[in-house]
Amino acid sequence: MKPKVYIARSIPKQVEAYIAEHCDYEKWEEESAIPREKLLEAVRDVDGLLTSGTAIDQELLDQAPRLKAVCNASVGYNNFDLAAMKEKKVMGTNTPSVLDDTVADLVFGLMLAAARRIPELDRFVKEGKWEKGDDSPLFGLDVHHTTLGIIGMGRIGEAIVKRGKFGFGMNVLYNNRRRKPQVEQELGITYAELDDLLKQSDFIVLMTPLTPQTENLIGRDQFKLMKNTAVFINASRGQTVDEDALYEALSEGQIYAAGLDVFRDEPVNPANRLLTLPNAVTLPHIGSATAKTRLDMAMCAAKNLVDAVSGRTPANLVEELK
Ligand SMILES: NC(=O)C1=CN([C@@H]2O[C@H](COP(=O)(O)OP(=O)(O)OC[C@H]3O[C@@H](n4cnc5c(N)ncnc54)[C@H](OP(=O)(O)O)[C@@H]3O)[C@@H](O)[C@H]2O)C=CC1
Ligand SMILES: O=CC(=O)O
Repeated sequence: MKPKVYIARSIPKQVEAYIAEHCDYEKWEEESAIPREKLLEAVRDVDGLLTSGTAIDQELLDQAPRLKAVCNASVGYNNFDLAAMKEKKVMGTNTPSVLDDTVADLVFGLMLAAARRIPELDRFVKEGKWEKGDDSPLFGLDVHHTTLGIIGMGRIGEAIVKRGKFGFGMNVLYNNRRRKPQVEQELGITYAELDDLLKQSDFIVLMTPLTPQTENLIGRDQFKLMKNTAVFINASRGQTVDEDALYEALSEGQIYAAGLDVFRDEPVNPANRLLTLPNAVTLPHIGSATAKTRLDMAMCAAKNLVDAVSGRTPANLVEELK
């Protein structure tokens, strides 16, 4: 008998076909996200679950006595209650590496858009405001040959460094809990304590996972340390930043601009004050959102799922559950 799995998010046809070869399955057929009560019902008699972002907590695990594995189609796994999964011996997997370049491209898109005011000036042109004469009110900031500070120098961080150093001639500082001497040497980057990185960088990119240690990592005290010409980019998770403090920093000119791919509440509340600011470039969590990369991520998650429910160790078991 084949193992039984549930696919709780939309995936490309060829990925579904791969799962069908190896498993019996049911899936959430609708475009909207699966409601919690439907998910709790769906996991009652399955061996594996393919998802992303859904809370995998005690309540869900208690409903799923057969569950062996939850496979995220994302690299972040802050939706996992790791302690509860460990206790119930449920494997958890993610999709590292396949999205690094795509996310790094988007981070550079945000840096350029915020520094050169691209969305604001796009609106300016379309609203018919472009007139002959002094164009100094349209000036922005250079990206090239400035200092880039990356907080969270992991796989995606390294892909950002390559663009910054070799494409834009940037000096790169980084902060991690553990130093990476080999990466420092290979890529020519410099370790900095967090406060020093915040003081010295022209562009600050937050790229850590969301963990109890990184929740609200950047708040009022940290924005105060930044240059008033600094551009702040968050492509990690919204909960790593105090959004009220960010609003104050942007509206009071403590920093120059921000590029945000992520928010504390997603989809972002249309009443969020950050959306009113011309110097905040805002995106709907699209770091990895190209057709090719999303296919690669879904296939990676599917392979993890099939391996896990077939008695093999999946390639991308998350560190804390090994
Ligand atoms: N916007 C989007 O669409 C996307 C967002 N992401 C987010 O990016 C995150 C990073 O992905 P990825 O690069 O693959 O992950 P990695 O695990 O490769 O890198 C994360 C890095 O963060 C460092 N880190 C962890 N905790 C801290 C801390 N408290 N302070 C400083 N550094 C810390 C880790 O090093 P050390 O442990 O030594 O500190 C590690 O080097 C994901 O977890 C996800 O949240 C990912 C993909 C797309
Ligand atoms: O946010 C996206 C991810 O892959 O993590």
